[in-house]
Amino acid sequence: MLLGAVADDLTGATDLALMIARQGMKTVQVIGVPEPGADFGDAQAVVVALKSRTIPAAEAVAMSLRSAERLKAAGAEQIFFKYCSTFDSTDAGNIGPVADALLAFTGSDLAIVCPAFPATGRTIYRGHLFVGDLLLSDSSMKDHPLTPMRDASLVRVLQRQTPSPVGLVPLEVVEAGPEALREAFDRARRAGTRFVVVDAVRDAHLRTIGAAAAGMALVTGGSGLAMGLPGNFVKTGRLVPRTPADRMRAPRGRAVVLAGSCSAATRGQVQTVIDQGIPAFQLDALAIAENRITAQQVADWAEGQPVDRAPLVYSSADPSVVRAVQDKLGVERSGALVEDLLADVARRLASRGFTRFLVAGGETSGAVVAALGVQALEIGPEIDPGVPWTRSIGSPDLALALKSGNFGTPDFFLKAWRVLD
Ligand SMILES: Nc1ncnc2c1ncn2[C@@H]1O[C@H](COP(=O)(O)OP(=O)(O)OP(=O)(O)O)[C@@H](O)[C@H]1O
Ligand SMILES: O=C(O)[C@@H](O)C(=O)CO
Repeated sequence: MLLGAVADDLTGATDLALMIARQGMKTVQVIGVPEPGADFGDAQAVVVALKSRTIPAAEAVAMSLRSAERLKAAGAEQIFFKYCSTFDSTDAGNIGPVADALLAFTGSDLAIVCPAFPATGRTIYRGHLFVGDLLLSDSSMKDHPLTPMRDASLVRVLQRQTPSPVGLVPLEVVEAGPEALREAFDRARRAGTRFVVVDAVRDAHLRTIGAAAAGMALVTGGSGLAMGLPGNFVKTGRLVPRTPADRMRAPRGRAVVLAGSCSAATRGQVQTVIDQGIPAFQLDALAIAENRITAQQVADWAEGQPVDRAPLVYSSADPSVVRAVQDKLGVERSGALVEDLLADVARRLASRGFTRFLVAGGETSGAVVAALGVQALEIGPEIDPGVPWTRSIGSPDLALALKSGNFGTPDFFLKAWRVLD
């Protein structure tokens, strides 16, 4: 293994694994902290998918450290800490505390912080994160149910989460190339800076940053930052890139879409399915809390739909609806109610011959995959930037597309099936 990554949610891990696989590395994604002495076969890159984005910081630190230890023990030369391209976190963490712990674990004196992912509209300029044309704080991320992002300055956001000094490397240094970047990193180290937010607005910038990160024991960022890392192993003759897959064989069986994301892109994708007249079942957290809807009823409904189209089960709702529910039930409880129900539906459908699952939302995917008992994933073809098909390794044998809430074109839930054989 050359590269070992720890991702703070499941869809984020899949996004990163796809990016690395597309650069030609044999990549495996494992769900949850690997066992001590875990055998990762002939994987050149391993991405550990945690569900640590919104849990108490101390727990996120503990599981991230254990994962990094196991990756390092299995030979990983560089550790990648993957968080969201919209820097999803709160002032309590968990990006700062986990990054601090990994910095100490890897014995590093500086780490890059770069969530930019231009293919999905995430760019960083003067340390400010943009989502498309909007500052992060003006984007739909300001209304996220668990991690509302109301400040676009990544230096400020991160500095509130860590006692380690956070600095900035502006775009002109990145444009000057890897050597200039390495010099800027050295200056930052000498000034006592421990984290540098690095500007990037195009893929070329991410490749430059990746090249400058050669040999750094820890890098942190979104999946975009991984674009330039495999090339470092190619340059030193340690990696012969493979050709990434463009189709995937999937197990025979029925298909379903489960959407627990309330992100703007997912809401648009839900609307497209409804507009096409495809069967769709809407969940509501209050109805679940009051036992007016159960997993059994939802699974029966899905099973009763025509077999030739994937039905949709969704809880995706507008921010005002989500806020009203959260005011009544609390943020955590309403989230957990929906996640648990969708997970229970997935488990029931898997036992009734459903083998192809498209799941929207990181937390939702974490809950669903845990319920299905999936432990590791092989990375298949890209459906849209950041979202591949995956096939579970071992039992149960399932095809899974785990979509980050804000990724994918409006017709994602319709077109995703076309690359499966
Ligand atoms: N109707 C609803 N009312 C209240 N909470 C909801 C509702 N629908 C979904 N949720 C909760 O909102 C959260 C959405 O988080 P999730 O990570 O699944 O999606 P996302 O944040 O859009 O995706 P990603 O993390 O990939 O960007 C989950 O905890 C989910 O249970
Ligand atoms: O980086 C992203 O935007 C995604 O991979 C993600 O982490 C969403 O949960």
